[in-house]
Amino acid sequence: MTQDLTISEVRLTPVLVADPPLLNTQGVHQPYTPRLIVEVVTADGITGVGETYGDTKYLDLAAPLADALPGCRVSDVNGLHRLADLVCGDSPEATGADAVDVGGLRGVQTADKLRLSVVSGFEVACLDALGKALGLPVHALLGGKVRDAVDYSAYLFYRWAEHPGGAGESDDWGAAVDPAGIVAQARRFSREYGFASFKLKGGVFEPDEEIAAVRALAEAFPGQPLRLDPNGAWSVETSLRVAEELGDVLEYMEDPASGTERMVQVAAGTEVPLATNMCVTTFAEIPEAFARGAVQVVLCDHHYWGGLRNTRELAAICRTFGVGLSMHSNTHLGISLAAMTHVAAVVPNLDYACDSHYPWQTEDVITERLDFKDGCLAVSDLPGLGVELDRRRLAFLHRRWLDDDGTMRDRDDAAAMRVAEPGRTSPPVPRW
Ligand SMILES: O=C([O-])C(=O)C[C@H](O)[C@@H](O)C(=O)[O-]
Ligand SMILES: [Mg+2]
Repeated sequence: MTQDLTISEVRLTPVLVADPPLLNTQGVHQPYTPRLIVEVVTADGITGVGETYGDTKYLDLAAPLADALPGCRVSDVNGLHRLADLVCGDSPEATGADAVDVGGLRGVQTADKLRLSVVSGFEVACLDALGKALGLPVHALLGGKVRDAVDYSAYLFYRWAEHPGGAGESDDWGAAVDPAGIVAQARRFSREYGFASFKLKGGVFEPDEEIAAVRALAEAFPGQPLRLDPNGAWSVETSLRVAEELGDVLEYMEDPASGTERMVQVAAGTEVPLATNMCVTTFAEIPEAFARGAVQVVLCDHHYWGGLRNTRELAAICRTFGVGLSMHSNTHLGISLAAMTHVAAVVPNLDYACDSHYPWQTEDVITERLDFKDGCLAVSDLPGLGVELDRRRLAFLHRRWLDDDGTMRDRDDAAAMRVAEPGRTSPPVPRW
């Protein structure tokens, strides 16, 4: 039976999702964080879902793309990219090549990067619809899985017990602001999810405190892979000192210093592999970074790289140049986790357990939350992504977005920190 794969409708639903008070070098997560849910509907009535960032600057680019897409086919993903180049233009907030985004966690932000992040949500929705139409899982559309389960790592955060003034939703994780707190958090991740490798989000406290936390993890989990990621908060000298102190226990050090130039200098002085989701987040940034040996591991992220197919292409480039591949994560819901798992399943050289914030997100827009077993997610063989939208939950989280006065609609960890510490300014780079 031939299918009509023409897109007849595109729906964009911004939502606000509960986020715990996780600390990073910029500040603290807001009580709620914005995400955008993308639905594409084919002429045959098949709906595909995707998810991406939901801040205003992303919504500004998503709206014209949603308007232009009806009439295209869900199978024409190359056409989707061409269309985005044509209609998205630059968000008023898209900044020049020297700017760092407001979160300060993503490296240099350009209009190109914003557009690719928007396209990623649409691409995933198209592939979900195409898979459903053909009765094939998304991994089959990407060439077929090379593994049945994808390994994830525990994403440890320094955190407070609750948001300032008790805002937002509460949870029972408690505070983690010292080595004992981080080890307790890691033990719970290991017990409840079976994660066997651990990444600590650093850049929060003085480097010596974070060194002590990683040492405590190494003692609690001997021989298990550990990572530390201060999001570029350290100088070259500090980075080299941390590498010297923790070289025997770190699997890799993630973005110790900010920018390719500093990463080159750090890499020249240590044997500890350097990973990044900050200085290499587009194809244009690869040649210099690889030629100069700035990074030994790239953290792919289909939102950053413009979708699942681009992520696969990134993997091929990394393989060619002998650079390792891991996976980055930002606050996300189950749709993105399903997409991450499909692409991770088809990339032969995914050498490390993937990051995921998912355990920190207790709210979702899918009917059945994805379940980590022994630190892994099983790769779904159901048609499309293998997840189903929960319309009631979607409406609830959208209502929260509608009701918000604008404070939460754009993620700003520094602003959230100022609620706790009025007058606090953004830290200098490098901070230590
Ligand atoms: O460098 C990273 O892995 C990230 O930026 C991931 C997240 O954005 C994390 O830092 C956060 O949400 O605080
Ligand atoms: Mg990182």
